[in-house]
Amino acid sequence: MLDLKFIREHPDVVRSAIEVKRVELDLDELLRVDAELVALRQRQEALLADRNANAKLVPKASPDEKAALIHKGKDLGEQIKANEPAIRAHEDHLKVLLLQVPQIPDDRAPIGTSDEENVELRRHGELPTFGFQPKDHVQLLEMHGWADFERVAKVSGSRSYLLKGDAARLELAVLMYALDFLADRGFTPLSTTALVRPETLVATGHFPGGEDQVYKLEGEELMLAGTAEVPINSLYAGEILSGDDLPLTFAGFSGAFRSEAGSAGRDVRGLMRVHEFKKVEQYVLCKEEDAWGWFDAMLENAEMMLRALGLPYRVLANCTGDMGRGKVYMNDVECWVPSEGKYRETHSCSYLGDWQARRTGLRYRDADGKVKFAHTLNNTGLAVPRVLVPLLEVHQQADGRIFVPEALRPYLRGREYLG
Ligand SMILES: Nc1ncnc2c1ncn2[C@@H]1O[C@H](COS(=O)(=O)NC(=O)[C@@H](N)CO)[C@@H](O)[C@H]1O
Repeated sequence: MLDLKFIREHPDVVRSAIEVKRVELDLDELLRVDAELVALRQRQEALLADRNANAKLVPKASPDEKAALIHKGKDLGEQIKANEPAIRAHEDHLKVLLLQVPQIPDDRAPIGTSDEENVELRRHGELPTFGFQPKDHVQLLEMHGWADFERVAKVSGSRSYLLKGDAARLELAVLMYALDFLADRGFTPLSTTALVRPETLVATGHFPGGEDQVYKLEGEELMLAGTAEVPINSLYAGEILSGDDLPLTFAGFSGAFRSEAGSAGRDVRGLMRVHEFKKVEQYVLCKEEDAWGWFDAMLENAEMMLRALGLPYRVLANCTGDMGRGKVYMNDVECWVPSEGKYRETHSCSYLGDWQARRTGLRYRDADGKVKFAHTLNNTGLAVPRVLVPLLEVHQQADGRIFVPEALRPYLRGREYLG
């Protein structure tokens, strides 16, 4: 959500954001509803003032004047009452429209319509060369008996997965590594829910617009979040925090559920794109002046973890058409997947300004007592099973064993190889 005052004073800036982010919104309709609501409220205030002034005259009035004043007071009261439905309807309509207004993208964001126009910023890590025919991650899992896609499909349908033995341990090792790595950098570890109320999805900006991505429980006011960003972002909803309590930084572990509506046919094999996965999420709630520093810190956290895991990666600046409605700026991190011969997304680092905080009611009182909206940011820590795809493929040996990066060995009883 943007400040209505900003929208009124900078309609062209907002119009441009609507255009470059390809958002369906008629800003003129919003401005019209807003202007009508201002006029309705002004008329209502005038009527209320008249009624109050009129009421003050009654006690001092002569008997015959009194009757006329009381009649006038009743008439004013009826006019006031008659205006209320229109005022409420305009307020509701304006709220719906305001929730659709996109955040203004940073000047550094490339202008573009789809992920093809994301701009590579940097790469890191030599691409692996194999003295043997490398296998893809599904072949590696199956040769070790580490997965059972057929059986789990009987249980859970398509885009499901199950890991066995060392692969199950590897998944948990990656999550624990991410949680410890971030905790060592001051992020508070959280093990949190995925079951959330709908308003938490409006608060992050997933709704309106992303309803088809989210599983809803039949007959319940609960849904399954696709990322721990959702529950974490609403933990302090509606509160006014002390500036001294900021920044709040969380490493949030949770299950993550996604319908993947619209992804038919993409990544249907293996671990890349599943309905239920697990992720350690980086989330920061801070003051405006600290926000860009946290964006850089969270991106660096992801890069340092990938370097420790020995995964070649690249960082992209997401274009305006790919970053989503609420973002000021966004960088994806993609890891090299040998079997595909290309980099695939494993992280998304986003800065949302106060756009989420306005929707969520996240405010703080700063040093001079002024109440301000917080700024929020998030980035993937490590998400499994997707990051296991590059991890297994890049570290596979000729005999199919998987080399275990130093960073993960403490979580795998010191093992140097799996399989
Ligand atoms: N369907 C899926 N299956 C497996 N992994 C997924 C799926 N969807 C997303 N992920 C993983 O989760 C990461 C973050 O997802 S995201 O939508 O891009 N971004 C977020 O959720 C943000 N909260 C930052 O984590 C992705 O980069 C990817 O590694």
